[in-house]
Amino acid sequence: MRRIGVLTAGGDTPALNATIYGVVERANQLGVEVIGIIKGFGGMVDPRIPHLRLNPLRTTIPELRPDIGGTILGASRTYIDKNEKELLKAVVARLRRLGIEGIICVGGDGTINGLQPISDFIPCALAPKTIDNDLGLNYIEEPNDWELIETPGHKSKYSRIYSRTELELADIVNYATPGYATAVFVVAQAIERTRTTAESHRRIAIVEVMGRDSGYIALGSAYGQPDIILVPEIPIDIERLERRVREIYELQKHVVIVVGEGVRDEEGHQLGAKSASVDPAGNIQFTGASEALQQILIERLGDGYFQHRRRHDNAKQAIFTRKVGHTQRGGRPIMFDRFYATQLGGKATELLVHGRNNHIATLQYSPEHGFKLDSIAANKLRDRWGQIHARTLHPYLYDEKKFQPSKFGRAYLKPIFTQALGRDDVEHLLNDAFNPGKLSMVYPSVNVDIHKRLEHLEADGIDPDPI
Ligand SMILES: Nc1ncnc2c1ncn2[C@@H]1O[C@H](COP(=O)(O)OP(=O)(O)OP(=O)(O)O)[C@@H](O)[C@H]1O
Ligand SMILES: O=P(O)(O)OC[C@H]1O[C@](O)(CO)[C@@H](O)[C@@H]1O
Repeated sequence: MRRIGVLTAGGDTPALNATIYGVVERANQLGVEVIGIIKGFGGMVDPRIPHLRLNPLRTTIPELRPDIGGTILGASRTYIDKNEKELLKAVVARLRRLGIEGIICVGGDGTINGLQPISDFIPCALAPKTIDNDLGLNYIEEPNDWELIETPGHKSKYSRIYSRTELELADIVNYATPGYATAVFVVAQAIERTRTTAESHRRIAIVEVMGRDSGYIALGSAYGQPDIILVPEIPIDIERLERRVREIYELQKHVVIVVGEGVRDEEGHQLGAKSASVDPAGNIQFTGASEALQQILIERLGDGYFQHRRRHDNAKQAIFTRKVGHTQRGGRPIMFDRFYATQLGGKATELLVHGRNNHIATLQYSPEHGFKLDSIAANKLRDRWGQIHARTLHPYLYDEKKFQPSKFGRAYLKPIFTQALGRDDVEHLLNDAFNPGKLSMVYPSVNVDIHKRLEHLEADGIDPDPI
């Protein structure tokens, strides 16, 4: 293979540049040229979108730095529908004209579906990323646990009964995805900062974190020591939650609750469903779980609860919500993410060069051997109807009585986070946070420099044939 393409699809993460860096550095060693495809699958669909040589003369361009968040290639949630044959033909023709012999897609579970139609024509490998940590399996047989329930007159629905009630760490397929560790780091900091203000003002703080239907970020938020963690996988038992909130408020005059954005009530309805809409990839955009929970607690506790304790005039003043939001996805990646993203990028390059198609580079962990790189065929993630499901927290990781990670959940988190920060992360903070140069300089966006390197296959209908 002489020339490969790389793209970043789905939501961004802090470790995408690190993955691209790993792809390109390994390609340099193997003598392979790498073309960056701009804006995810969108860059394949729209011929006006340019591309970028990432290693001219087998030297990585200086703008590609593993310690800078986001992606120099840009990302999108644009869709290539496998049934749109003409579009697909045009996409493949365009890639061929670029001389691309294989493609690395950096993405999550959605991206695997996205790369399928292309992989029928050009070999594809996935380098994993997603802050949600929902790419992978709790154990290799998990896809067989899904059932598709067809009810006449209704949309068919998936349901699952876990065939395993207990797990071993080494069973987990793709232990952690690049981006997850940095997101948890940001969330833990947000909780610590929210904590002292809730504590000072005798308030109940509800902190909403990302993750869609997966509670991994909420689980990792335990490093910020919230009093209560609510994950999407376990329907909220409102009675028990109210009891716990009252107990904690009596004891310490404030409560910090973390809520995963996809949390559900006991009927299975998403708390934030009222304002749900979908993004271009068809994913539900979760908003409103924290506000819905706030409303429930306002009604349950009532104004009298706070007035009686002479803390606030009403429950609405006493209970506040905050979303950590996109700060979870942005900024400098911490060492764990930087290191393993780079490794996984390199592994994906090797998969392609060694002739694999539709394979995923994975990060495995075992207590005996620590972390190691591996790979899996994407089809192993499919259920018998061909569907790839986002990985959700297995109940064994969460203690629903305590609203905290279970013993196994804590054991899961420790290998990722015990050495997740490097000395350079601390040094970066020391040197950079209040660098006086920032006061007089505008933000030096990498997009400005990258712009100068962009090349077009077709400009104004004329093919300048840049390759
Ligand atoms: N079934 C599908 N067919 C074709 N394209 C798809 C399909 N599902 C997802 N995609 C495309 O794959 C890309 C990534 O999907 P998605 O936005 O769901 O993110 P992801 O890979 O799961 O990562 P993250 O969850 O971190 O954002 C998007 O461009 C989306 O349009
Ligand atoms: O950036 P957007 O489109 O608002 O997407 C937000 C979603 O993307 C993710 O950050 C990654 O999948 C989710 O945690 C979140 O629900």
